[in-house]
Amino acid sequence: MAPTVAESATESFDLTDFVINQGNGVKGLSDLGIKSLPRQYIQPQEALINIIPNESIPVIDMSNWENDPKVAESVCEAAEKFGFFQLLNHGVPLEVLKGVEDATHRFFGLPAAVKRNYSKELSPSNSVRFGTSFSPDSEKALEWKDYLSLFYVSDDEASALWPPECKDECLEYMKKAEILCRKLLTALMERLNVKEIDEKKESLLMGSRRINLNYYPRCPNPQLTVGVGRHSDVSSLTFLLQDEIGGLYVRVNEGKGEEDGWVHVPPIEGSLVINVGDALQILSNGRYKSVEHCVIASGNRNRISIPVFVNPKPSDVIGPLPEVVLASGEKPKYKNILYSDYVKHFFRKAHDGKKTVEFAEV
Ligand SMILES: CC(C)(COP(=O)(O)OP(=O)(O)OC[C@H]1O[C@@H](n2cnc3c(N)ncnc32)[C@H](O)[C@@H]1OP(=O)(O)O)[C@@H](O)C(=O)NCCC(=O)NCCSC(=O)/C=C/c1ccc(O)cc1
Ligand SMILES: O=C(O)CCC(=O)C(=O)O
Ligand SMILES: [Fe+2]
Repeated sequence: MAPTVAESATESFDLTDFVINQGNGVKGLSDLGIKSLPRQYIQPQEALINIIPNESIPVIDMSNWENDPKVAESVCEAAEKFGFFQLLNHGVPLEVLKGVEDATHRFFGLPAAVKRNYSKELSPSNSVRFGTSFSPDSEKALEWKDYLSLFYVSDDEASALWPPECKDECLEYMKKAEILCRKLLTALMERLNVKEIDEKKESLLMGSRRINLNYYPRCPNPQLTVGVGRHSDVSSLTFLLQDEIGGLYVRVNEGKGEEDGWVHVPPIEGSLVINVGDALQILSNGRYKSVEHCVIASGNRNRISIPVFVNPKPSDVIGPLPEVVLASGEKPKYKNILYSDYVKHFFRKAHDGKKTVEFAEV
């Protein structure tokens, strides 16, 4: 019979063993048909959110990118004001998006015993990791999400080590997103008086990539938990593909004197959601802002999302770019910091809103 809260509270059902050690994930719990949320997933009330219904993040059509400078301008404005926007006609082919969505369902549909081989303990490489929640060892309450995280080292490594059920589709999506990324970063940098993305800047802005496949199964008490808690990404830019279910919320008006709250990012077929991450906030000395976001759980549908995180190289030292501080006389708000130290700091703690960036503040 499916376990209930009462049973898990009396430890007759070893949740950690089932979810983590056996590789069933929260998908396994959901598939059992549990009728109530195990207590380990009940989030404190403060994690739940004030939703503002009538606001939204910008939706930008890129069809005229080459001919109309206003398109790039609206991207830069959205990156400054919201840190989040949706793009239409972004150049990543719809078949590529469909391919990686299908591949995500294929991967999570595998038996637990197969997915488990990619867990932290058994994975043949640090760059391939199947897991659940975000940082289960440091979280007071777990998050209702399973994931496969793939760090790109080379085509050869990906071919050899990424799961065969999804590797080609992931590589294809990552590569197409990279073309779009270069366009956006070129425009964002021009606005900061960075005229050329030379080799050094290319490394700082887009020297490494990670693709995550996120799976948020149907949840018995969605309002008591979260899919992903409040956080900002540690990337330069994130390119997120979400399916048609919805549930991603972005923080708006923080410290602006207007109602501080969360707006929904409605799924738009064929679109991509772009957001600024902490690395770009630091490199731009706060001109572009990484913004808090979170995902609620769904009571009736299984949701997937697929972010590509474009980041500095782990071995890069990041800090405000000279064009932004030296040339303009602006004071640096952030120290120089080794990017892999920054990322390790992020991964070692539970999600905590925008606190990661304090690690780099002067
Ligand atoms: C520091 C890294 C991540 C790993 O270095 P490593 O030398 O291979 O070390 P480890 O594999 O031992 O990982 C260090 C710690 O990070 C943790 N970790 C290693 N990948 C992971 C992993 N995908 N997941 C969650 N823990 C991990 C890992 O558990 C470990 O914690 P601990 O064992 O407790 O010391 C290194 O690859 C690196 O510097 N990467 C830079 C590029 C990069 O990955 N940037 C992050 C972009 S991801 C992003 O912006 C947002 C991600 C995100 C993800 C989930 C969310 O819910 C929300 C947001
Ligand atoms: O699932 C989503 O829509 C967003 C996921 C997210 O924020 C992340 O993986 O960093
Ligand atoms: Fe995120």
